[in-house]
Amino acid sequence: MVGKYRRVWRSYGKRPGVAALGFSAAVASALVSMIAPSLVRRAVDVLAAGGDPRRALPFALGIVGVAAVSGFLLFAQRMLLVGISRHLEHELRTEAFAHLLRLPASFFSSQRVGDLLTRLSSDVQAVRMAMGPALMYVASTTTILVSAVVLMLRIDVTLTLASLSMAPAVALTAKFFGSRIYRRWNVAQEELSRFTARLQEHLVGLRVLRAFACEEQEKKTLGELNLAYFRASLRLVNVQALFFPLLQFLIGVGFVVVLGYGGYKVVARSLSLGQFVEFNLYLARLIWPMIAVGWVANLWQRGAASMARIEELFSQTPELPALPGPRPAKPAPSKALSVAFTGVRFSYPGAPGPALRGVTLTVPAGRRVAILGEVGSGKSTLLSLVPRLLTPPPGTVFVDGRDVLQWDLEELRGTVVMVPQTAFLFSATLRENICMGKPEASDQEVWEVVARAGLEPDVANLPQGLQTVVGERGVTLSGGQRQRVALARALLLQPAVLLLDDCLSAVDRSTEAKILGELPRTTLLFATHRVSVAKTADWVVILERGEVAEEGTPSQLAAAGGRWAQLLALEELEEETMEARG
Ligand SMILES: Nc1ncnc2c1ncn2[C@@H]1O[C@H](COP(=O)(O)OP(=O)(O)OP(=O)(O)O)[C@@H](O)[C@H]1O
Repeated sequence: MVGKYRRVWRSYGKRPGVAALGFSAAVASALVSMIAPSLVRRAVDVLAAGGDPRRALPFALGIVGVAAVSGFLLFAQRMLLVGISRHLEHELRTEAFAHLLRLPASFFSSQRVGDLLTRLSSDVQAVRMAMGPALMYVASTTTILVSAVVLMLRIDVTLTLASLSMAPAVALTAKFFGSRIYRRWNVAQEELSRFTARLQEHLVGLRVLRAFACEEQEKKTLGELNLAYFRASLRLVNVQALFFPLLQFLIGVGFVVVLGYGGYKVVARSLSLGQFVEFNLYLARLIWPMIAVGWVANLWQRGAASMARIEELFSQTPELPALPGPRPAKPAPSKALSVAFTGVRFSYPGAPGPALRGVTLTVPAGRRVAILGEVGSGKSTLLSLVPRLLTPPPGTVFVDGRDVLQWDLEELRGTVVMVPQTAFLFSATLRENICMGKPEASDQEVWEVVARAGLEPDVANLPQGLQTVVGERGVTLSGGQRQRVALARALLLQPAVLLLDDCLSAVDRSTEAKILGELPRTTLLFATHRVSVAKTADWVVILERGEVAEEGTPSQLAAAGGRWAQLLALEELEEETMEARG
């Protein structure tokens, strides 16, 4: 069980002094508090002997003093140990988040965001409770347990043995319920993850749900998931609800034994009244440790279940920074670099067939290549392999003559920039969104890319210009505006290779052609569905079901009379029809 927590022990290892002080305070607080019952015994014996009640005053003051010292130590124990557990929580979350950032795109396509959120929030919290408060109680309750039993044995051995007769039953109950709590907590967490994941999707896709009047259906689905979580939580509560009263009952039986047997001893005068009271006070001090055994076992089991869920994230293999071998020389900024694909085959995990079936393509530095193809022909897949958003097979994708797997990932992604099909903006100002990859960019640089992306008139119309906050996912902008912000963001990095994945589809044809035509001279690969836009390229590639069907300059392809010529004729016809309609 301890092994499961190996990763988080490091937070204690980093602060040995604080941890030692915290645990010492926990032990000292417990020990000091054990002085009080003997003071009570003396006071009772004084009073029972019928002497002057004022003789009991020093003992009363002593009890207050003991409470004050023990209280201060308790405060120190909490400050120090709960403090470490907060560090642990912070460090575990930071480490898990950093690991997530290094995981490949394929991991995220098989994961639900809500599930990841639960792992990073309530699971991390459960681990903190196990490694903070639970450990703290182990230290203080073990001290109370041992010292109380020793002190009780000093008063009366047989009475102690009689009072502890219930201890094995308490331990067995804790063990029995502990494993059940572990399993049920796990199930409840899974259900919570499922509900959170669906709720997150629901909130993100609310507009779509409303547009298709799916609210009722979605309410039902969410209701069912909520109910499943509720039921799993109830099953957890059932075991917990049974656990604590059962413990109380067993402890209560122990008290009955002590009252009967101890009372008999007082009457028989083999035990003084003061000793009997003292013994009972020690026994009362044992109640909390006995309950805490269960509570700690509970926290520990829950924490272990949560830690296992977090470890699942860590067991995912991150993207390799680079394959071993010589590093490519750092390219000069904004220099255009060549790209080459040699017989690239690529299959998505679990997909029935390959998305790319042996694509070979050479793009000399500075060439502008248009990639056309039907929906699902593999355009996005091909582009995603270059900056390693998807990992290509070794020796198939090259930038500047070097296998992309041999590039340092950060350097590769600073050199090859891809603008995805769907523009994702963050809830920040327009400027912050544009400067994401280069926060230190000057105003002049920002305005230059804004102009290149054709955004100037749009920015002028926004209430606070570049300082306008665009809302979550850029909801306050139009689709075309979002796309051009994403393009400006990429241009700011002055990449040596720019990949545009049909990223201007929401902009009209002539504006798209104009923006592409005025892009700085760099190596450019752009996927598009528009023939008129593809015509502006130096080279055109037509993909069909993951293979290159045709390639050449637009005029070569037009002369060849193949697929390109057909597409060209179709688009011209479409334009003529539109014009005729006025
Ligand atoms: N994450 C994924 N998991 C499994 N299969 C995928 C995934 N992404 C794409 N595919 C499949 O790979 C093939 C190529 O998809 P890709 O997105 O590259 O096509 P595309 O030409 O860019 O299409 P579009 O014009 O619609 O953008 C398709 O059959 C698609 O269903």
